[in-house]
Amino acid sequence: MEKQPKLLSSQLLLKNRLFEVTLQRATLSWKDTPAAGRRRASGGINGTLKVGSYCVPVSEIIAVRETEVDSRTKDDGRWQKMSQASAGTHPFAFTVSYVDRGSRHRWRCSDVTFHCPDGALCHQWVQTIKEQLLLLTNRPKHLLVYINPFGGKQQGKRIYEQKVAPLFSRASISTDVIVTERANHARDHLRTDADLKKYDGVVCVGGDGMFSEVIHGLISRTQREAGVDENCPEEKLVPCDLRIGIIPAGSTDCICYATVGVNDPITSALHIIVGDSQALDVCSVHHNSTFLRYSVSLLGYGFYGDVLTDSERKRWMGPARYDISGLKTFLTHNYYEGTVSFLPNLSCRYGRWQVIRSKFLAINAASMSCACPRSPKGLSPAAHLADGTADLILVRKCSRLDFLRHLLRHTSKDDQFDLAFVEVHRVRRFRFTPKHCESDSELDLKESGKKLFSHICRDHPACGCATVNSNWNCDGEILQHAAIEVRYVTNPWAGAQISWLL
Ligand SMILES: Nc1ncnc2c1ncn2[C@@H]1O[C@H](COP(=O)(O)OP(=O)(O)OP(=O)(O)O)[C@@H](O)[C@H]1O
Ligand SMILES: CCCCCCCCCCCCC/C=C/[C@@H](O)[C@H](CO)NC(=O)CCCCC
Ligand SMILES: [Ca+2]
Repeated sequence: MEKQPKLLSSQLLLKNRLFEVTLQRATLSWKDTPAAGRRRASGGINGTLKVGSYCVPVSEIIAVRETEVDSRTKDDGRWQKMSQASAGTHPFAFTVSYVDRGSRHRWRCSDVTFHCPDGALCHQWVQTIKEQLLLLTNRPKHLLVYINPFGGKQQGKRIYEQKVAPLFSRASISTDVIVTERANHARDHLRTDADLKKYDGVVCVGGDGMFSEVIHGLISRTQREAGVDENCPEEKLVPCDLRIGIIPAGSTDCICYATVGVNDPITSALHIIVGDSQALDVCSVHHNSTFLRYSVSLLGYGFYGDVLTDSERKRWMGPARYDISGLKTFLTHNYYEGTVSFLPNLSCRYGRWQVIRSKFLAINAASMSCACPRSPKGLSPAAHLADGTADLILVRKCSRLDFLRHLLRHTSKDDQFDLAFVEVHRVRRFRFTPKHCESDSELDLKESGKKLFSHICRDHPACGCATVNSNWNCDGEILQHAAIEVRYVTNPWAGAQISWLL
């Protein structure tokens, strides 16, 4: 194998100890030199290499800068006293900020400062690392940031200003920040006003609802500019070329958690800075020929629809509203009759629709796992992020105790589907018609065909029967119609992202 030349290799001081520092094969590494004399305890970053030896891929370097040196220097956040000898022999220094991968998907930004014997060498190190960073073309330079000051525990602004903005600034990312003043502010701004050509991506600081606003703004704008009719369920969506990042500051943060593995603002900021990406499935929800919404996480009727409807009245409680409404909904134990039809994700090209008519406690379509702090493995642990399908989970009418067993399994290792009243189908499309609509539709179809059915449903937004219907929970927003048709679209975004999403 051809040996790659070292870009740079020098003996530099780190915390008063001499290290062999090397930049080679897109990796910065440093290890104790024999001259260092003593052996270090085992330790390392980004996976320990060996005793006293460390490495960071250039792709995980956040920034590099020349550092002022006096006889004291700040390293690892603490003031270190440099020996007079070190300050004298190595009076120049540079600091590298890099991603420190912690446990359970949590990332932190760490600094390491190397001291050089002369200014030219120090400058050469900084320049060479900067040149390497410039080769990374997937990193954003200009971002449009929307902050929801009222999401979750109402900490969005503080989280952004204290935890995220300093990291963006260290990574030389410029930002235009908009603190939203009303619901749908971000959506409307993206849909019509924002000058999107200026940005490499859009970041939302908030929960799943803010992410939903951003995707609606971007998808709608892209379709309008491309002349695609969103009301037509058969239309192919045109990909959006802007990436979306989420800084979690909501109540559930399921889209962030299910893609990044943790709901931590610093981790997400670092994923955004290094330009990580993850494709996501988007589905479009229609009622007859009217577009309702897009969804990327959960479409839930019955239990999750009722939890959401009740919890919206308790927004003032913050994230705790879901626990109170969850308990109330569980005790109410409503079930709903209707027909679910779905197109299974079979390998054959022309799948056959399957139809299930039953009484359901919950109908959940999970486009992704929907993992969140409440349920670390999620509603459907094996659901894929970008495969053009969702897991359709049907929970039939059962006793309260059985339903509780099912719910509790979301929080443990036990299989929530291994119960007689629960079934899961991987689907590419599905429809739901509540019983009330169904009888209308059967009548209508017999009498005057499809057109009349559309007319009746449109005149009765909740399909005419508030008492026997639940609502659809669509990524945390309530849908106005119970009878819906859902289509999964494989990755309408060209360059989809992790934390940068879609
Ligand atoms: N300035 C604002 N005032 C009122 N509502 C807002 C404002 N900005 C955004 N919203 C709306 O607030 C709702 C909730 O926001 P968000 O998703 O950020 O938090 P959450 O509901 O607490 O979290 P999650 O969606 O993770 O459960 C969204 O529907 C969004 O449209
Ligand atoms: C009696 C004990 C029962 C314990 C059961 C725990 C089960 C938790 C499963 C959590 C599933 C979350 C699905 C995510 C949905 C999001 O798109 C949506 C918007 O943020 N959140 C909710 O609707 C909020 C939904 C909150 C539900 C509790
Ligand atoms: Ca999927």
